[in-house]
Amino acid sequence: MLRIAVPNKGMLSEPAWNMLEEAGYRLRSNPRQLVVEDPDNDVELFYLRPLDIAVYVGRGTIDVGITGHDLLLNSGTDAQEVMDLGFGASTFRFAAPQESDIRTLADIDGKRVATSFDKLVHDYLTGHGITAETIHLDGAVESSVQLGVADLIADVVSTGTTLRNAGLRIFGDPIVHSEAVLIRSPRLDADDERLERLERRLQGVLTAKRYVLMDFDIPVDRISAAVDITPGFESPTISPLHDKQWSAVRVMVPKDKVNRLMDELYEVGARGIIVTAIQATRM
Ligand SMILES: Nc1ncnc2c1ncn2[C@@H]1O[C@H](COP(=O)(O)OP(=O)(O)OP(=O)(O)O)[C@@H](O)[C@H]1O
Ligand SMILES: O=P(O)(O)OC[C@H]1O[C@H](OP(=O)(O)OP(=O)(O)O)[C@H](O)[C@@H]1O
Ligand SMILES: [Mg+2]
Repeated sequence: MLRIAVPNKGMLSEPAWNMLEEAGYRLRSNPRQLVVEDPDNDVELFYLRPLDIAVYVGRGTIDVGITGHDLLLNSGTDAQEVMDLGFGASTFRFAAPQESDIRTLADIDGKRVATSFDKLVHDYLTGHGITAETIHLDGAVESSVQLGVADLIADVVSTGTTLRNAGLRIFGDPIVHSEAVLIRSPRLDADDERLERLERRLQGVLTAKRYVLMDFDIPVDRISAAVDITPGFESPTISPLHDKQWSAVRVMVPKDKVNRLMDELYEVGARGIIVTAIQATRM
């Protein structure tokens, strides 16, 4: 069985569960369950803290896992990234009090930086030739400056609301852009058949979410103009209509481009354009 580590709590947990469920895997039935066997799919799910997942997968006791790109970097393990999962996006940034004179990376030299991601911060600063003390805190890092244990912080920023409310100001470039990723153990071959099946399933969920099916009718002599606008994945399906002057086209298009594509298709003569959601895919 392929052993899969799944976040048990935090920001990444629910989207990860939803994605696995849509990919056809069995989830735990109560929050106290730590392991779920799913013999039908030949997998075993281990519910673990996202921070720890890179450790287990890096050491090879678990084959694959879902965690954050930033958490993986911070873990310093040998786990390998397999694919981006399209949720849990964040940036990791430095911030200092509004009135502080720490405004650039160079100003961090000799200061105290509070963070939950010590290694990530330390590696970044060292890479930029800056020496600073990192103060490890488990959470609520934004309070550390006001409470006097640090001069600035480095933390996950999503909307920026927490920082603003704490009177902190972002400065410098983002240290890292992150999202949820699938990682694999260095002991598991990248072309392991069980891993490839998991990847195809997750990719199928992403595609179903990002694409829609578009149907439209088009005069036969405009087909090539229409296909230029919506080339699809491999090639659009084109079927004859009862009226020999017209054809029906079915094609997958990116959801976020639907309206622009409908305008362009209409302009080259397409009519009866219909868009439908996709339930599942295997590309
Ligand atoms: N708004 C956010 N706050 C915290 N982490 C976020 C956010 N958005 C995305 N993430 C990502 O979630 C991961 C952190 O998840 P983790 O479960 O460790 O912390 P959490 O969601 O803050 O839970 P907790 O701190 O309560 O344990 C990181 O990869 C981070 O980039
Ligand atoms: O930019 P925002 O949208 O405000 O989100 C970012 C904040 O959310 C997280 O905190 P969390 O709620 O996980 O608490 P924690 O600091 O105790 O981990 C993160 O550590 C930031 O503090
Ligand atoms: Mg947190």
